Amino acid sequence: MDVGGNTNDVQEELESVEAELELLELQIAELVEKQTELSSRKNMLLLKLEDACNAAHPSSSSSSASSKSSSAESAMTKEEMKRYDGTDFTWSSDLEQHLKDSFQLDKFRPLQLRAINLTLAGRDLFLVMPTGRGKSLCYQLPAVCSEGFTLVVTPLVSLMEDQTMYLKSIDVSAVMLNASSSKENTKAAMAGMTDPNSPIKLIYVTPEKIAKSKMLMSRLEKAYKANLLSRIAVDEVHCCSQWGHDFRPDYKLLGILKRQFPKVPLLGLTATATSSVLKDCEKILCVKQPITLTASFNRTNLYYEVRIKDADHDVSINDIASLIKGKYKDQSGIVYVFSQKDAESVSAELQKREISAYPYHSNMDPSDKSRVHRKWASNKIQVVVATVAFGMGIDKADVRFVIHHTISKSIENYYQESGRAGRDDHPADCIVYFGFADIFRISTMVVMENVGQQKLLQMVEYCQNVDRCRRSLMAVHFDEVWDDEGCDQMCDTCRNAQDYPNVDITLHAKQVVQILELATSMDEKLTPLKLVEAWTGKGPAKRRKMIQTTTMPRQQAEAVIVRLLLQGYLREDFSFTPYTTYFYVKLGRKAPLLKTPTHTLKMKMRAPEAGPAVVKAASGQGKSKEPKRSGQSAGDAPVRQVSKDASAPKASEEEEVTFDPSVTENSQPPVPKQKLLKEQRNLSKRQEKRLYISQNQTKKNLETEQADKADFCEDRGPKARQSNHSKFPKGRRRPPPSAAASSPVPSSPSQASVISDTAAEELCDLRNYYSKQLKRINYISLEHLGQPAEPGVLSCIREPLRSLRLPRRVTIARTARSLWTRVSGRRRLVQR
Ligand SMILES: Nc1ncnc2c1ncn2[C@@H]1O[C@H](COP(=O)(O)OP(=O)(O)OP(=O)(O)O)[C@@H](O)[C@H]1O
Repeated sequence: MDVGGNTNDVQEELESVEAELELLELQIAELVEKQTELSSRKNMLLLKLEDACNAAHPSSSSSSASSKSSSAESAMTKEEMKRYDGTDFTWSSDLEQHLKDSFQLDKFRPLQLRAINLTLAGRDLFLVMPTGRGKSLCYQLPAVCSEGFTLVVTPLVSLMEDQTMYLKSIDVSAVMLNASSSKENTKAAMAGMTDPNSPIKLIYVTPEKIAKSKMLMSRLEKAYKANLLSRIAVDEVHCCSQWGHDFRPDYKLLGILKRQFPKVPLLGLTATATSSVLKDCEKILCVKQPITLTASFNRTNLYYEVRIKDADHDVSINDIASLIKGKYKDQSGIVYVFSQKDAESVSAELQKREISAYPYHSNMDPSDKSRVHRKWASNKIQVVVATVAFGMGIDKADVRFVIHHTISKSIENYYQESGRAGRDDHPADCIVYFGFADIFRISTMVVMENVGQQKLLQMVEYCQNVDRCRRSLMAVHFDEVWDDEGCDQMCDTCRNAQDYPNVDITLHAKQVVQILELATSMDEKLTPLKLVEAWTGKGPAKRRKMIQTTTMPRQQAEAVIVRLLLQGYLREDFSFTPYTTYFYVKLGRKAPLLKTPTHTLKMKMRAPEAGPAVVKAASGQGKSKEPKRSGQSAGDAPVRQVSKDASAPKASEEEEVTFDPSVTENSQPPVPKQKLLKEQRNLSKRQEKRLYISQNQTKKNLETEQADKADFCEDRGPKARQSNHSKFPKGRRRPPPSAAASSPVPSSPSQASVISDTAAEELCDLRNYYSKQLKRINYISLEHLGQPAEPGVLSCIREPLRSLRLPRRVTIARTARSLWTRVSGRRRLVQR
């Protein structure tokens, strides 16, 4: 009985069942994802319906600003809630007077009065209000109208300074306590806390101060007992939650405040907290059932736009410069950049173009920073080219543009940063330049953050979107039900309303996956840039033969790769060195789905530059000669095929685009038949040449192979780069092909004849599907056959794998067995 054969068959079947199961799981995961998406859409529609019903019955409607309710708020009827928009409270006339006299404002903005009334009524409250809409007034005005003082927890000293300076200017007494406060200042503040006659109305502290100063806590205790601690305001409350975009560990300790002073109302303020972040904050701050007021995130006066950033630095700078000198001539603005270095270089570039632009970043001298800020605030400088260090507390009313030279690391960050435009309610523009390489620069920067990648990809999704209202994408983030009409053409997608083609990118995706599989089988890693280069045919000539390159313009190729990353067909793989972090691309969890013949993938592409093939097909012009392949959409760019090798005659145009349908049916990309044959013939020639090399230069040959790998993949850190260079001094190359002409008669197992064409085909199957087994075979070959001085076996296995196309349905076990039989058979023959 052939027990071994039986076991192998069972093993084979098990493998295939396992693979099928894995695929099914992926399909289920996809369906579940879709189900979640649809459910959330359904909920949104239900909410919309409810809003519409409310609008039809005004007696039960909420205020003009959308306000969402927490459980506490919903416990309060809408009628009751509306009462807090009123002016019939005991404190109302006082409020009115201070609003006008102290703050010199005429009226409240949406939700301000409701928030102020609720906190004065002693309710715990979370106020989510867009940046620049006037959150500070919601605790400053109540502070002025209350006995005792309000404790304000603020994350930044610069924010405190701004606010205390402003309050001083309007004759409201406010002090701050932070690590750099003088002794006298601290003493006066501490004394003021327990003095019923103290004029101090607001005391600003950092969360660190609360966490570290026992003296402060004991004073607060005394003030609480004397009913002088009237309110606690926690500014930028999202910093409590590690899901918030600015998580600050010391904010986590603020729960002590509510535990020690339970009767004091707490007011948490933020511009950008999702409901899950707020839930987290609720727990951390120990507030039970706070009311959450959410003003619409929508800043109607801001115009949002995304521009594709050219890989050429000068092009984007010229574009920005011409905007500033043209549309925004003499108007104030901010250009946000990725790094301190960028702040310096971009501002220098703008200066060269006669724009009054100055850098601002955290590494600058504090006096320089405040000089730039002051001059900009007084319009002596037109543009600040800044990192995100130029952020919280920037309150200039007439900022007409905020340009992002590099995308932000999350939508929340983008919203906050761009929200510095148009605080005076006049129109202002928020433009972001979306560059492929920038995604990965930022990615390596946020790698340590808990949900850093996830948030970055959401930002990328926002930028790659070509047809949905930009506000609708932001709304999802702020849990807001959004009606595109609310945008009023104040974003590029609504304004231009282009009908972009929905391109079938399944074949493109397969090509990308094939390149990555090949790289993996060769134990190589590809950075996104190298992946694009390989795919667009920029890699070394010999590599180009092994993959299918694309004729899509580079920008579209990049867009496809980004799409694959966003949808989980690709994923990131970080590699850390002591100096830097590298981003490599790996196959994602959905990649196996591409092996299913029915699986398709589409994306909306920017037109008209959406690739010559896309445009041609869409317009019906310039029809190419090739018949359309099954599964190929009208918008598919043709696949450029194989050999650019000097030894192979160049294929004619027809050959390049004639596909063999039988091959196309296979999950493998299509291969022109003629080309395959030519390739195989060329392969034999090349193998002969290589044999010559392997006999005469065995060691060098191995080194050369490693260098080729280094060509194909990005460097692996300084050390790797160094070692490759040291091995391949300039000018040292493989012997030229002519060396093969004098090739002696092969006499070792590394000979080309060892592997027949059929076996080589089978080996190719291994290359694409079973890289691990290949490594094992290599290892065993080396152990059993290849002596250190005779590495030909390695090359005789690798080389055909690199160059040939695969037959269909060849199983690994069979291929491995047949390979092994052939190789060891040959070995025995040669030994005899
Ligand atoms: N009712 C109002 N009417 C007119 N202007 C107002 C009103 N309330 C606040 N402002 C002004 O709006 C500007 C922004 O206010 P504030 O700094 O409180 O915004 P914010 O919501 O705290 O912004 P950020 O999230 O950036 O801190 C200030 O110049 C303030 O004077």
